[in-house]
Amino acid sequence: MTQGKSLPDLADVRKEIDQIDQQLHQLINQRAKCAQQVAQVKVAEDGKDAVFYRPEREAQVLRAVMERNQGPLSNEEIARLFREIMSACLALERPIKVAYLGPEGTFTQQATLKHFGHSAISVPFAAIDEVFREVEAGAVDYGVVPIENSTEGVISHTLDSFMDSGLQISGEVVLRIHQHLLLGENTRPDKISTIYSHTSSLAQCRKWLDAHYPGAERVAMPSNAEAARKVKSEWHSAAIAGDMAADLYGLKRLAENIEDTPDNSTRFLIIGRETVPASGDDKTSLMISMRNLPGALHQILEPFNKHKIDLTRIESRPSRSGAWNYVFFVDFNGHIDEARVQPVLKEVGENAADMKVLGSYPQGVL
Ligand SMILES: O=C(O)C(=O)C[C@]1(C(=O)O)C=C[C@@H](O)C=C1
Repeated sequence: MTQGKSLPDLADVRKEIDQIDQQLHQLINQRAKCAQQVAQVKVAEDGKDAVFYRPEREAQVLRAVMERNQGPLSNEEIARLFREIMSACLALERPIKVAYLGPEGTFTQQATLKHFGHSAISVPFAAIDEVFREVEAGAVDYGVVPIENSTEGVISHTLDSFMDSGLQISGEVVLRIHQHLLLGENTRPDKISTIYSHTSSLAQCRKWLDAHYPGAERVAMPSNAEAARKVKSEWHSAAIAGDMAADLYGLKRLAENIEDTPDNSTRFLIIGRETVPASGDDKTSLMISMRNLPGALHQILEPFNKHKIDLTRIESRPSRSGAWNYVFFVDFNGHIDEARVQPVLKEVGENAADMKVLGSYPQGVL
């Protein structure tokens, strides 16, 4: 093979990589030692109540990484690497335990890893209210639950769980959802008569299924991961699930990215027991109960408009306290500690039968 003059010598470049790796190695351990010192300070200041995971600081670190990035690695790629370094540093301070809506292989597990990195201990639970209970009981430090999908809308189970809970939202993570048609190794693609998946995944791929498998029966399963597990041993069926489930059960991807909308994504919330200080770019979630009187919704919205606070979402759910009373879930940009936000909270609070701050937390970075 002829080589251009300008090409460097392979051995030389590898030598340079070895040297850089040595420096990186040293620096990463130096950083880890700093994290240990931070932990000592936290324990000295707060003793048993010391909080090691600091979402606002993590968001600031990741934002700074992305802002100063010059490439060639993309912002997302470089932030993912720093995400894992911080995850390892936090585990050194204290290993944290995170409950997620399982089973293993779900998108919620993927979101958990994206948010906390691979050094957190993550534990699957079968239902959203179990995740809430585990965090409330102190059996785990944090929980991860889905809250809304861009195609399917809100996950009402999660909203309802907040009605009975004193937990705080400490973060959010948005995951691009790619669905694949998965087969066990003995399945013949032309013999597929049943397709299993979670109802919302079936809905997200409805047009694709109508076009490609109009005759196959669509069967709802408790989760995509369950669907993937089931088809492993069946020769006439396929599952719709994501990468984690495909890898976990060793399934073939017959068709990839079959979701009907290309920007299909799901937002997940991190729930915990502590409030989170402002990070500089935050969101707040409120739960507001209103009596069923004319103009109730207007009374909620008006103060946001008056004080120019951006509402990002509003959902209503029937209240459990009586027919035709409603609970509104409202998200807006800003932190409750910001001076510009306080008059809004005061005014909405005066109009509402009840108002609860579900949390102020950093906007999802990755
Ligand atoms: O700054 C802190 O409070 C730390 O504990 C350090 C550190 C980090 O590695 O940068 C680790 C864990 C926290 O969640 C936030 C940041």
